[in-house]
Amino acid sequence: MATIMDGKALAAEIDKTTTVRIQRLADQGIVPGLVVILVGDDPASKIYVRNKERRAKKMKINSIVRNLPDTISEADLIKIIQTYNENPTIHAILVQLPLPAHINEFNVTNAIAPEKDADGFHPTNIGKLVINHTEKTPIACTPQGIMSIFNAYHIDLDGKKAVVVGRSTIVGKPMAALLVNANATVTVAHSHTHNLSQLTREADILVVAVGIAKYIKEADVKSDAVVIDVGMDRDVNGKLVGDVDFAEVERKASYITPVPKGVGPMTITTLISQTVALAEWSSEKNG
Ligand SMILES: NC(=O)C1=CN([C@@H]2O[C@H](COP(=O)(O)OP(=O)(O)OC[C@H]3O[C@@H](n4cnc5c(N)ncnc54)[C@H](OP(=O)(O)O)[C@@H]3O)[C@@H](O)[C@H]2O)C=CC1
Ligand SMILES: Nc1nc(=O)c2c([nH]1)NC[C@@H]1CN(c3ccc(C(=O)N[C@@H](CCC(=O)O)C(=O)O)cc3)C=[N+]21
Ligand SMILES: [Mg+2]
Repeated sequence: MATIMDGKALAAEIDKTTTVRIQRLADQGIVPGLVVILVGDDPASKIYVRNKERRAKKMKINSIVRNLPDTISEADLIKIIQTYNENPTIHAILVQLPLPAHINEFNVTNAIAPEKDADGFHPTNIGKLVINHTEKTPIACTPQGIMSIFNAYHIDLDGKKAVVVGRSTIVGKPMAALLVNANATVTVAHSHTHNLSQLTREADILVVAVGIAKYIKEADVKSDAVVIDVGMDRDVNGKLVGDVDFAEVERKASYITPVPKGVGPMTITTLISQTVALAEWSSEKNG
């Protein structure tokens, strides 16, 4: 049976360090400010917003949620982002994805000041990640949180075969870049991939972010693989489950993340720690 990687416990551990950093900023009269912009009502976004509000309150960062109607125009959304770019009490801006179809994701993420980019989705920050020049650079929270899991469980990535299923801007692509930077040999699969199961069965490290409940079965996984489940899906009974069939794959993997309490809490911990980092970098720059 696989070792279950406890994202919730690890998140609590990292939050302790972040709390010390928040206190150090408070001594300088700085409260890290995060604004979360939610357009429309994506279910996974709602879980995320609810949980991160709870965590932000507990850790005494100033978190504001801006709920906007899904009829808002792209131009109006960008204007709102610009007001936060100019607001010195706001250190981090996060626009929940996906956005409604009439709004262009690129134009929106490009409008966020790179030095206030909580998610690391601005083209400048993604470019730095791909180039592997990431000093003082925000990085996508979910993949970054997954790297912290690998680190905490001493998972060696060097020279390993890693397969990432999914190529979104939020998860798949930045995950692949981080794994390449960590010297893994990386394959990215998506909906056009042929013989997916054959590919995933080769993976020493398997990261799944497709958004289909229990999609990855025991037969799709190599014995003793390390399996990371990013999915936030509902099963037929409406219960929160991942993209991996946990009961099956747990028997074959060496390590596995559960859903809930795996990747999700680590995404939030990384967002909070990155918000604090953006506030720290800004205070260094402003003297
Ligand atoms: N735990 C956490 O912190 C987070 C969880 N999530 C969850 O993770 C999941 C994925 O999210 P996200 O990356 O935003 O999703 P997207 O819908 O943006 O991307 C899904 C990806 O999966 C690929 N895909 C879809 N069907 C298949 C298939 N049958 N075989 C292979 N690949 C397929 C798509 O391919 P193509 O590009 O060709 O369409 C796409 O690249 C969701 O459940 C989401 O809620 C997301 C972010 C954070
Ligand atoms: N710009 C942007 N950045 C994101 O990072 C982003 C996004 N948009 N849109 C939506 C997805 C989804 N996402 C989640 C993060 C944590 C949990 C989470 O807290 N999960 C708990 C759920 C526990 C529960 O409440 O049941 C867990 O897995 O234990 C869920 C979902 C981030 N996303
Ligand atoms: Mg999408």
